[in-house]
Amino acid sequence: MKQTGGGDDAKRRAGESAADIPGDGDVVGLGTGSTAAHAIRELGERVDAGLDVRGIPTSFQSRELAREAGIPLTSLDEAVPDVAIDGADEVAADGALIKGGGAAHAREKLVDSAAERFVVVADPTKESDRLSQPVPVEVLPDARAPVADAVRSAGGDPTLRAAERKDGPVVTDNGNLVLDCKFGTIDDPHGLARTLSATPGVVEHGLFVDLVDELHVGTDDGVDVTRY
Ligand SMILES: O=C[C@H](O)[C@H](O)[C@H](O)COP(=O)(O)O
Repeated sequence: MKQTGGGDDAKRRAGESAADIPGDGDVVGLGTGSTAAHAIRELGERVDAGLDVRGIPTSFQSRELAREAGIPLTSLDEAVPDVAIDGADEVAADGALIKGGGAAHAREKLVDSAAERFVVVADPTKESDRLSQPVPVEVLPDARAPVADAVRSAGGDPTLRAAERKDGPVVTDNGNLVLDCKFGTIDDPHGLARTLSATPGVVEHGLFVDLVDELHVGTDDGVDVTRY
């Protein structure tokens, strides 16, 4: 069941709690979105205070934020992340996630899955017994129609994500399009993840299964930590 208690304070508490994790010498995957942004800003404060970390951004947004915060950057070509800190759009009881509300899930999955420890930061509104939000699917521009057909065959209802401040679709940091795919309550996230991953033209989908090590949920007066 969906929880109440969202809001920026809860996100901030979660982000700051996760920013406690990296130690000197660590490489940190820097997630995307409003909750991960709190962790990035807090890490920046710690870098100012002498913490020696390098960040691997997961999007244009997190790269810009990390630069502003003064976090030295590196890449997956140079280093393996010790920890990745990232947000989520929905978190199921078993730790399965839906991500991609900001269309950053392809690079997020790359960095988050490469990390030794993947930490999710969220507010209580993201928690759910089972996943039921639309699944963002990043597709090559030429693959929009065939992927939409494949999604329908898998029982989904795809919608091309429209940009808010321009006419036309959202174009991802990788130059692709996003289909938001409604499946209702997802009974078998593993099976759906396999089906989407096997569809030609799908660059990446926002189902993150069996990836999360730790969940930090900011509450009204603290942070609840769950380990998987
Ligand atoms: O593409 C964006 C990401 O997956 C975000 O991590 C996700 O949408 C959560 O963002 P927020 O913390 O702003 O709710």
